[in-house]
Amino acid sequence: MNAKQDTGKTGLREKALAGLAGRNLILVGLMGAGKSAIGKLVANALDLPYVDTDHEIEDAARMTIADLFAQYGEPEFRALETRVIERILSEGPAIVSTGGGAFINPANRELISSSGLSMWLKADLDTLWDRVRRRQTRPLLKTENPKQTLKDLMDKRYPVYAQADVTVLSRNVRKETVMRDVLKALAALDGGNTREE
Ligand SMILES: Nc1ncnc2c1ncn2[C@@H]1O[C@H](COP(=O)(O)OP(=O)(O)OP(=O)(O)O)[C@@H](O)[C@H]1O
Ligand SMILES: O=C(O)C1=C[C@@H](O)[C@@H](O)[C@H](O)C1
Ligand SMILES: [Mg+2]
Repeated sequence: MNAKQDTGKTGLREKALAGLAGRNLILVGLMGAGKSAIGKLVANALDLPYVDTDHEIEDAARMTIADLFAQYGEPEFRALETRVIERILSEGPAIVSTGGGAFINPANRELISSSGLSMWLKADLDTLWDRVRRRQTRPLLKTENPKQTLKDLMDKRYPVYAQADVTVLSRNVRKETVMRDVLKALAALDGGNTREE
């Protein structure tokens, strides 16, 4: 059963769209939180475009994020990230998954809060680690002890992610379940009725 069939019968999709009220939905959170994976499912369920800032940055720079960090450094990457976020949000409404560091920059938070609803996908350390440990694509985790680095990033960033408009737990359950939790959180913004008929 695909996501659209799964939500269509219950009216959850309509309620979620009403809660979103034509705004961009911007997913924030740490590497491995599921911003890309869940973002795609939410976009599919709501029939909205899906955009990934990391992907757009790689398109604009014509190189991978790992190469961008290696050749130009993180400050150049962050400058490009802000430009890309500004453009994407102006072209919405869309479901936008951001890179893990995007919401940490106050200028990006300002852009995000002025043009959409921010949602923190929050996960615990073991869940995140389990999801990112096998891939080598994240330059910030190329350290001697990447799990400790992830923990340090959590300690620094969680108080900032907590400023997002809405928080949804990216639990260790099926992605479709987390997607539905996102839809329910959106639906709750529209009068608080998340009961599924
Ligand atoms: N609820 C889930 N259950 C199982 N696997 C998941 C879940 N959410 C995400 N994943 C998997 O975890 C991995 C990391 O997820 P994803 O790439 O979506 O994270 P991200 O938040 O976009 O990270 P980054 O900031 O690095 O882009 C992917 O392989 C994805 O399929
Ligand atoms: O957490 C971060 O700062 C990052 C996360 C990734 O999504 C990429 O945006 C990049 O690797 C930096
Ligand atoms: Mg991602």
